[in-house]
Amino acid sequence: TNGSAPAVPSDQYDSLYLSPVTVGSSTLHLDFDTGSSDLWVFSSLQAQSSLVGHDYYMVDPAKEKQGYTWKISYGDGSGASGKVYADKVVVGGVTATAQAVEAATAVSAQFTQDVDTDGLLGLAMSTLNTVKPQQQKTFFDTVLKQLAQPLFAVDLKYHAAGSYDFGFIDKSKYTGAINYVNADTSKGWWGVSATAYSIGNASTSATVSGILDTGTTLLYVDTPIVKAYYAKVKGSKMDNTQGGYVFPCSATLPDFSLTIGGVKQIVPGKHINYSPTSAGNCFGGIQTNDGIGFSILGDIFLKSKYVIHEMGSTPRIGFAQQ
Ligand SMILES: CSC[C@H](NC(=O)[C@H](Cc1ccccc1)OC(=O)N1CCC(N)CC1)C(=O)N[C@@H](CC1CCCCC1)[C@@H](O)Cn1ccccc1=O
Repeated sequence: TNGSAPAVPSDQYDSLYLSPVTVGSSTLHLDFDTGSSDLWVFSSLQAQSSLVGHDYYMVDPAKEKQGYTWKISYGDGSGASGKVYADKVVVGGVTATAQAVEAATAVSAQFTQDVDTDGLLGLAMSTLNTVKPQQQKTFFDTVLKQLAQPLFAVDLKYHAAGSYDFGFIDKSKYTGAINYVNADTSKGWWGVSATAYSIGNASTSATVSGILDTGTTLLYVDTPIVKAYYAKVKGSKMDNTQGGYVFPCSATLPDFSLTIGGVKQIVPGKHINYSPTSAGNCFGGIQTNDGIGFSILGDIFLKSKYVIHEMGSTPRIGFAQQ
């Protein structure tokens, strides 16, 4: 089988993308996250006050995996925890009959106040799953054998609805050739490395290793690269109150590219203006990975590409131009 689910921006800045998923008998809007491996949802186990504005999973005690718990915390400090159920999960017509559904008993404030997100669907390797006493499979791992091809493709768009395709490559969603590289899955993520970057039409050799991450809004790379980029943006500065590089909203932003598998993967300058700030300037889509230890190729990087994540005998990542 195969199937496709829409990926709808949660706000006008593409802060995150939400996809409809049927969990048990409810349809929830989940953030598909290739940077983590838990499928967790807002649930009837939470206090009613934290459910306001959310769709949530009505737990069925008969489906509980007795004694199983989960607890996750993310790079931005948000987190959630709860109990585990085995239930039907359907994404774009692809059905997992007994998927581990992690029902929240508690979620951090960021999730309660962000009333669009009803949970996350992790698409990294199942080795990062947080369920105890026994790690559980991601949705992708659960359905892998029934998929026509062992892959999912990510088609996030700039200020528009895109999609996640499972089990097939949709030729209508890209132009030109697909450029494949081996994925480094040794740390549980979809790892890639670049051999150069370019700012405008000036190329510089450098090793940039990082992970593809649909759950991260921006593009985080090494500080020297970030400095070199904003040196080309008149009026840009590091603004600690805003938490990153900002610039005049009227600035012209150069294109940025990373060379992966010998092919320049270009991020149009327009995509690097993430959003206006409360201080009247604009917040950059490229920011420093200080403190993270690797680069994170988030939505700012992904939204100009069609990216195939193939879990064959050798995991591979395919890049094509949208
Ligand atoms: C550089 S890890 C920071 C990253 N979280 C972000 O990117 C959030 C996403 C967001 C946007 C809008 C509302 C709420 C949350 O957005 C910002 O942080 N933004 C956007 C808004 C800007 N003003 C400031 C910068 C992050 O933890 N991702 C994880 C998944 C997230 C968790 C929060 C909810 C959405 C999904 C995850 O894949 C990151 N991961 C990746 C590898 C290992 C561990 C790990 O945990």
